[in-house]
Amino acid sequence: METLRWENGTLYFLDQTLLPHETRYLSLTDYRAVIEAIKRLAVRGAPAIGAAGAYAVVLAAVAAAREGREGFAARVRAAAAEIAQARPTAVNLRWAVARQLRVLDIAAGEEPEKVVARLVAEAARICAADAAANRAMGAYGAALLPPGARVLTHCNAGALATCGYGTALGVVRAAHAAGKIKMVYADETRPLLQGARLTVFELQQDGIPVTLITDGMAGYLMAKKGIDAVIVGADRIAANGDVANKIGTYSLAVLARHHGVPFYVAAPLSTIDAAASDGSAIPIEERDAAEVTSFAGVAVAPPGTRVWNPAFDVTPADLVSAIITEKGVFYPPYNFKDNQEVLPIG
Ligand SMILES: CSC[C@H]1O[C@H](OP(=O)(O)O)[C@H](O)[C@@H]1O
Repeated sequence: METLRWENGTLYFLDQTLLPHETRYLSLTDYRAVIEAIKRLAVRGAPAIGAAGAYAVVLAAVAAAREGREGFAARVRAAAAEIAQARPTAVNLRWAVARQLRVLDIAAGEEPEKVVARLVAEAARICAADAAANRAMGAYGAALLPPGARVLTHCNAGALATCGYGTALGVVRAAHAAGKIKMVYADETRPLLQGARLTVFELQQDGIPVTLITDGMAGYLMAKKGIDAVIVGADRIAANGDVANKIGTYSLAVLARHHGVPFYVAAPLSTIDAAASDGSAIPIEERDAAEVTSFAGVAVAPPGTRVWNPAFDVTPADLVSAIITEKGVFYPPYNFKDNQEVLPIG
């Protein structure tokens, strides 16, 4: 199942707000519609958001080209600035937009149609590299798991969150292919239920054993049944290894440390923000109260309930057993500032 596809000037992607009960592809030709789709999590997951952002810049360039050569680059830059702000935490969005702006710089002075073609090629490279990175990450991560592994994951860091195969679920897929997975426990992941709706859906589609739990069950699961590893994705990793990921990740890391369970983060280098010295520099998106006062869209809390709804939290690097990337596994103490592989973002 493809998360997103570019075809004849149109960006198609699965509307993830409708999964698992409805499979519907959106077809977008306006970059502003892509921004809205990112904001409402129709497309979501750090690498997938980056890829969508890269194609949104293409759509902006197509529109800018229609207005002629004069002021073309300025119009694309203005749109790119809007696109980069669609969601603040996943650094992949800013990173992908920065990659497209670099193409714009390189192509300065070329006919707009040629620039558009270059931007399409760069967006395709971003997607292909992401899918390849996930398979490399999967192999590195699978090697860390014991035979008969019972794994706990949070939110959805699967194919739906990327350009294919997944990050945390990429490790699960590779380990399953090696016959190493006994069970995957998936946190439902309130408030938007990416675990219940998307991770369970993906793993069932692939015939990988999965058990759904509520977020509050994670500690008792470790105490009662035993877990061999917690594996999660990431939205932004600071230079010191602090990890921003879906809200509830930090709690899992504390529980894992208490129970002596390895806590692994699987993420491509495009999720590392070397300019953020530590987690305090990572912007945490706060979302609408209605997401918390309702369950699957049905109001549960009294009207007017006061809410705090951070969509992410930050796990300190000292609780992260290893960071699995396409370039290998990193162990503490983390220092990505000096890692030449880490891609700088504009
Ligand atoms: C492979 S990155 C997935 C990452 O993104 C999710 O957030 P959201 O669903 O709000 O886009 C979550 O933090 C996942 O770990």
